[in-house]
Amino acid sequence: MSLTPLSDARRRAAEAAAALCGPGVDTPLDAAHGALLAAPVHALQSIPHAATSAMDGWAIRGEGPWRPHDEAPSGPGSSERTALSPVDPRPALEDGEAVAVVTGSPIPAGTTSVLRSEHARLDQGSDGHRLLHADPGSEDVEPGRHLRPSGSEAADGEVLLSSGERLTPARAAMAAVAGHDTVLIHPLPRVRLICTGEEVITSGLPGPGQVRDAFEISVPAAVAAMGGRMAGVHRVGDDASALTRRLREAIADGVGLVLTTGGTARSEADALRAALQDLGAEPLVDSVDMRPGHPAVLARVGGTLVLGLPGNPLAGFAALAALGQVALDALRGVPAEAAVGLPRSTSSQPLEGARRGLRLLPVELHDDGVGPVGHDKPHMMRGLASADAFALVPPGGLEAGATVEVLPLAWQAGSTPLSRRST
Ligand SMILES: Nc1nc2c(c(=O)[nH]1)N[C@H]1C(S)=C(S)[C@@H](COP(=O)(O)OP(=O)(O)OC[C@H]3O[C@@H](n4cnc5c(N)ncnc54)[C@H](O)[C@@H]3O)O[C@H]1N2
Ligand code: MOO
Repeated sequence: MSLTPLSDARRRAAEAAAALCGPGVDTPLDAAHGALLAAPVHALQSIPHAATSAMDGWAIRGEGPWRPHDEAPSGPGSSERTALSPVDPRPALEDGEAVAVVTGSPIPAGTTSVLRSEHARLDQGSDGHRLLHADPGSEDVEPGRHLRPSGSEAADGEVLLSSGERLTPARAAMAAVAGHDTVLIHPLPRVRLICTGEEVITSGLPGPGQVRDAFEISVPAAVAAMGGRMAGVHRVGDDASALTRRLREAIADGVGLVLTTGGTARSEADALRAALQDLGAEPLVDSVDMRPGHPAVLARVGGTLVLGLPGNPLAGFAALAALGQVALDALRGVPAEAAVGLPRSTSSQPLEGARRGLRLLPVELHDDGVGPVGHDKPHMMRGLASADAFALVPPGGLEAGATVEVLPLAWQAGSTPLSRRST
């Protein structure tokens, strides 16, 4: 058995995954959410593309009072109720002229400002024609008030979103406003889960010799939080040929990452390594120098990465966080170098190490750093259920106040651990 240091295993995972990440796929905006952009997004024209009004009211030119063109806005300051289209073209204004506008209307050439309807008053001039007046002291007569000049948000051709940025809802809206129907993205990697173990049951109370499945119910949500997209879940029990068949199927389907659970140890009952060998897989990591999770396996077959998660629940999650996340990051377009980087924290209490290898210790975040949560044996889930991260504790452990690398748990992102602690 060759034990790979975790940092090397992460680097191999990142590099292998990065090599499988394509150049980008042109994708409709509504199907691209959450993906990383494979190319910058430019403004296809100036934004706004025409000068527009920011208020309902009157586009005015020069000093008042003003002679209104023949329509009037609705609301205060108006005696008429005329439906105005925000896209009507408007003739240029002469000095002392006004024209009704609504929010977003293109404003006529020559407009000096927009007078809000509630600051405006129309009356009959001495010559019998209507005259528009601004309320005394209204700041709306100052040049430039309530105008949105063409190009004030972006110039034609300006870069609005950079390659590598994640397409959030706000960025998708930005791309749409800039005139795009599609964007070039790295599609979210497709992930398939294959669970082994005849003794594993998926509902109810386990009887003698049985365990309740910890993965089928959780890994799909974890994968979604980690930036992947589930593409099928299978159970193969202890049938080694079924495992090989399902793996072959996933590879033929072009799935980016296959996660298997169980069967990573080296007894005769554990079939994963043999199945990978049958499939002609290129081994990347045979075992990792970490506890728990050391039997984790990583291999590449064609365009698919296979990550074998150990069956012990905490060990499986440790391998998922340690190797699954980095592989998914690189598959979804994060450069390998960035994908392997890990944040650091401070140990708020002494952190006990493992007898051998790096210990992946479930920890919670306190104001003064990370501390253990307990219930952290490889077969347990209770500790991880309240953890914010795994701390990477070297052999020998760490004193309180020491700097420690942490593996964040993607599904914890957005939770508020500090406020949660105080309740
Ligand atoms: N002789 C050795 N035995 C074991 C070794 C070893 O080096 N030599 N390593 C131990 C370590 S460490 C781990 S971790 C596990 C790895 O086990 P496998 O990946 O082969 O998984 P299984 O043997 O199938 O199951 C182990 C354990 O986990 C339970 N399990 C399996 N699947 C699930 C599931 N979906 N949900 C919940 N629990 C599950 C299973 O019932 C077993 O109790 O091997 C050690 N043994
Ligand atoms: O390393 Mo095992 O993964 O202790 O549970």
